[in-house]
Amino acid sequence: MASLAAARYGKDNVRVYKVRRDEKSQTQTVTEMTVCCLLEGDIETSYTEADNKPVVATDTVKNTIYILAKQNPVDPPELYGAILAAHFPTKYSHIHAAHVNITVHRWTRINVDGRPHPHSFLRDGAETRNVEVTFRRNEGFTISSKIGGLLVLKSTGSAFHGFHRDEYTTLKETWDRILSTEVDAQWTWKRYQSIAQIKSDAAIFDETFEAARNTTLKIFAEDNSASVQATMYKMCEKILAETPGVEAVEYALPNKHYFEIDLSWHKGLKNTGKDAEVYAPQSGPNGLIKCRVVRKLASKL
Ligand SMILES: O=c1[nH]c(=O)c2[nH]c(=O)[nH]c2[nH]1
Repeated sequence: MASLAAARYGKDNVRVYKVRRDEKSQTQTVTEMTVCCLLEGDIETSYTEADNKPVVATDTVKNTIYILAKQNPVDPPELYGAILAAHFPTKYSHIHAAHVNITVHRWTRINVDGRPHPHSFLRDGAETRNVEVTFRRNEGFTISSKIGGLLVLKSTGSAFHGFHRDEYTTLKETWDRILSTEVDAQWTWKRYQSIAQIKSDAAIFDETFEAARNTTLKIFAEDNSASVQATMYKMCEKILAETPGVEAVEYALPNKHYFEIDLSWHKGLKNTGKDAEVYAPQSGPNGLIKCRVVRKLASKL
């Protein structure tokens, strides 16, 4: 006997572009995003009995993504995601929850002769701003915001020594190494109960994204890193301290290794230790270090 344990469905990879034209300043502003929207509810019979009656077609989900982007602001993505997620359980009584994932792609205004151009933009990096919003009827909104794909490297100011050693260990200790990672940082907000509350926090979502990005870059650059673990924990602590509305911060950092190359076989060429200049960047395997940091519960004493 089989039983459906979990089910959700919807449209993924919906690409949306929106332009806002400010007539007064003759300036246009653009947003490009990729949206995934999945629904949950009383949809079991569509799987178990081939009954399509409860199925709001994924094509309808796609149409709704476009229509709500036309009728509402798409910035900040936390607000648009919440409006989209709330739509489905509000409109369809048999849909109880919606899960929305949004990836916002960079379009940064071009400066021409030192002046911001009114309608031209460049893709200055693969970094994205992401949000995940779940709306459940009777439970409200769970929102998390994320920086994805922010590639960084420091050429010194990073060490890794004192780690556990046994008969499986070959790694040498180092007091000076290259540190490079692609930052994936996510922060989860306190639960919201209404769109109105989310609307009133709209500016906070943007400010927090900028602050979290700055904190990540500043600590990455300035920390005399003992390890990826120790450096990322400092980032989490600072974001939690700076943003009262955030309940948890998570980082996932790949350790993108750069190996020294021993060239001493060629005429005694010195290229290791303090003489290392030419390195071999590695595609894989790579370390992957993750953590989730929450606020310490107040002591009961
Ligand atoms: O910062 C690091 N953390 C590790 O856990 C680890 N493991 C390793 O081989 N190199 C590193 N570097």
